[in-house]
Amino acid sequence: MSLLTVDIKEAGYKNKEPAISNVHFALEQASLTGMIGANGAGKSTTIKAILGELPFLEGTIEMEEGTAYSYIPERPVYYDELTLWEHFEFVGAVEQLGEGHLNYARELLKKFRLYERMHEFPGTFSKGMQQKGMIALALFTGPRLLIIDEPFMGLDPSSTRMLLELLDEEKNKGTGILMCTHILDTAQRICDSFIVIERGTVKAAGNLSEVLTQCGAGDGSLYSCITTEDELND
Ligand SMILES: Nc1ncnc2c1ncn2[C@@H]1O[C@H](COP(=O)(O)OP(=O)(O)OP(=O)(O)O)[C@@H](O)[C@H]1O
Repeated sequence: MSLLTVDIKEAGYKNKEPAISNVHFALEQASLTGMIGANGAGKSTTIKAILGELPFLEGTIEMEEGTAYSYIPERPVYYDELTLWEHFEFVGAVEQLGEGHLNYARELLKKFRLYERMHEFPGTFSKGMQQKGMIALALFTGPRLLIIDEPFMGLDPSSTRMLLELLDEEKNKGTGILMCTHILDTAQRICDSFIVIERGTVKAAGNLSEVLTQCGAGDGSLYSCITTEDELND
């Protein structure tokens, strides 16, 4: 059985008004899948469906039994009344994580240059710092499935490199990663497989050459797989 099996017939924000339809794919362990598509194509909605956050879903989302997952949202979300480190302590207490996880959290914070600031409130951080805090929070729990919505937004070059290294480390640990991104050159370089979403459904799926063939992208670039809403309407 796959780590995650997504079989969505229809799903959306209002009953019987689907924002996405016929989205079927599976995610394996130790793999990185890039979900790409134009603004409004349905990527975040697909993630919300997986997380069980949509009011309307016809279909099934199956996770391998006992799969611990983490989600890194597109926009950082923190509790106003907790310092960054208190977030780790809180999640650690709720998830009953041992000291090893908190030590890994400290290591991640050092890597992201947040260690000196960890007793401050994340609301006072820059956007990139908030994003890095979210990444560290998602990783320190030791997820087997990682779902990430646009992780590179706001990260400086060294943090971007750090994140790429961490994604690689996660994959080597066996984590299955589903990542939405518009940074297609990076996606093309690091992802094992791709799901191209267009107008709420899967336009192409598979490894790079399969997806490029399915999209008719003769130039070998994922950019040619993405058609914007304006272009579709022309
Ligand atoms: N909270 C919401 N309520 C109603 N409709 C929504 C909501 N969020 C998104 N939608 C609609 O669902 C469709 C898909 O949007 P979605 O956010 O999934 O796109 P996306 O591919 O993630 O785009 P982007 O690249 O801009 O993040 C759009 O038509 C959008 O207007």
